[in-house]
Formats: sequence, C-alpha cells, structure tokens
Amino acid sequence: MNETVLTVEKLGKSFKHQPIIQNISFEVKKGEIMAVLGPNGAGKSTIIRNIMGIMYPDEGSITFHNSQKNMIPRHKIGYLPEERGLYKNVKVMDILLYLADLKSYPLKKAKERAKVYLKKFGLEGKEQSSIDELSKGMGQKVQFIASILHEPELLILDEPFSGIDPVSQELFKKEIRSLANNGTAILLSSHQMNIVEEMCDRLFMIHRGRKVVYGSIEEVKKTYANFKCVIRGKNDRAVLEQISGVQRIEQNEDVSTLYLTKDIQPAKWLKNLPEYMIIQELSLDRISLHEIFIDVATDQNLLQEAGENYE
Ligand SMILES: Nc1ncnc2c1ncn2[C@@H]1O[C@H](COP(=O)(O)OP(=O)(O)OP(=O)(O)O)[C@@H](O)[C@H]1O
Repeated sequence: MNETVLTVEKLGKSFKHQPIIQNISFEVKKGEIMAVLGPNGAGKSTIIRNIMGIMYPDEGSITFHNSQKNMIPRHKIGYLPEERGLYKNVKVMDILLYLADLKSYPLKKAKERAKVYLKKFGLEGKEQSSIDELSKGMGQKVQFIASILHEPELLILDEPFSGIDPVSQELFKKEIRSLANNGTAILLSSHQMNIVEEMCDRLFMIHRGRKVVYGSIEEVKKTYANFKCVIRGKNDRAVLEQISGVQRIEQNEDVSTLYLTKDIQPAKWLKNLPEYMIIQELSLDRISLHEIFIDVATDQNLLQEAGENYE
C-alpha cells in the first residue's frame, strides 16, 4: 500500500454560521490520482482552499505526511487554482522562474525543466512572450507548468481541463498520469466525468458539503447497479419484471432500460432472457460515472443497490 501524503480529517467550514462543508475526511496517497467531485457549489474549492491554507477550517485537521497546518511545507505542493491568471505583462520564462524561486527550487534546474515543458506543451519559442500575448489556453498551460515545475510531492488541480481544447486535454491527461506514475500524489477536481473515469484511481464525491461517495472507481461502480441493459422493442412491464437480476426498470415509449443487480453474470443473464421478448436493439453497458453523478446530484439515489449503505 502506498504511503499517505495528505490526510484530511473531519474538516468543517461555515460562512456566516451557514455550514459549507461538514465532516470531510479523505486521504491522497503517493502515486495516485484522487478526484474530488460534486455539483456546482458542493464545496470542492472550499476543501481545496482549506488544504492550501488560503482559508482556515473551523473544525478538523489537514496533515501533510505527518506535519499539520502551518507546518505544511508549501514548496512541496503544486497548485493550479480554479481562478486562472498570471501577471499579465510578465514574460513566460520570467514568471515560471519567479514562481519556482518562491518555492526555493534551484534556478538552473527550473530553467531546464521550463524549457522541456514549454516544448512538450507546444509553447517553444514563447519564452520571451508576455502572458497577455498568449491565448487563454496557452496561459493555462503556462500556469499548469508553473504548478509542477518545482517537482511537488502533492499536486492539487482545481478544474484543470476547463477551457482547453481536446488535443491539449490529451496532453494534460498524459502529463498528469505520468506525474502520478512517478510518485506524485494528485488531488484533482473536475466536472468532466469521462476524464475522471478514465484517469483517476479513487474518488471522493460531495453533495451539499457532505461526503456521499468515497472509494476506488471500481468500488464505487460495484456499489451502484453494475450493468444496465437498454432494449428497443415494445415489451410489457410485467414481462420485464419477471426477469431475474433486474433491480429497476425505466420505460420510455418502446425503449426499456433495465438496471441489473450486481451479482448477475452478463453472458448468463443475456442467455436467460425470455424467448418471446421483442428485441429490435439491445445494449448492455456498465453504469457510467456520469450517471452515478447525476443520480447523486439530483437526489434520486436510484442507482445505488437497495439496502446498501456506502461508507
Ligand atoms: N468566501 C465565501 N463566503 C461565503 N460563501 C462562500 C464563500 N466561498 C464559498 N462560499 C459558498 O460555499 C459553497 C461552496 O462553494 P465552492 O466554491 O467550494 O463550491 P464548488 O464545489 O467548488 O463549486 P463549483 O463547481 O461551482 O466551482 C457555495 O454555496 C458558495 O456560495
């Protein structure tokens, strides 16, 4: 088991006596990508700001390795805030070196790494351009480079993919994965569920400031009905209700969606479908993280297996 880099324990924060986050506990381990998810206003940035010391928690503790609060070594943390923006009239290389220097990172090494990363992100030749001469996406790339230049042990990325094109998204994804493979602990907040599903190891989902889901992507999917089967064809609900392994049925005109219990074996289940069923089209897919998110965020709680209480 990898060593724990960040421990957030029972974190609580209120604004004007209104609780914003409550009893938030999770860990980020060396070499893993942990996602913090939740609908707008759920409290993701508040958690991140408390970790970064931009805000102080009312309750709970934040531990980096074994050191708490003001002992947290800031130079070992990289942070890409939700609010983008670097000094506008400063040159790209100058800002990168200045920020690395603030983290006490050696100048020569910072310059070498800056060149490598600028090339990687297609910004070769832009070293002497000022930030306001760059496009928004280019500026974001520079800010991302600034967050990783000093080789942080913990990297916190608040919505790293917002506002960047699909090609650049691939570059970001590749780089984030490679940093994790080299041991960086990564905490990432994003609204793009497909990306989270694809690249994160574990996730922590909050809703109205409280934990709703925490675990590996696999564990989370197991907690929710595993597969869904979509059938096009006019079938009576009564017929569908007799099929074993069906947890819940949704019908919309001729399309029926069957949410299946997690104990079914897909091939066996398909084989046992009644012969008299009308099937024009059929698909069997895993529930996506996107669907789980919508289920949680809209308070439906329909996808979670009946009787399960996810802890
Ligand atoms: N400084 C503040 N004063 C008062 N309320 C605040 C402050 N900062 C955040 N809030 C409130 O706390 C709640 C959580 O905000 P937060 O920015 O953490 O959400 P989020 O999950 O990051 O949302 P989004 O996905 O929209 O970025 C919101 O209701 C917000 O209005």
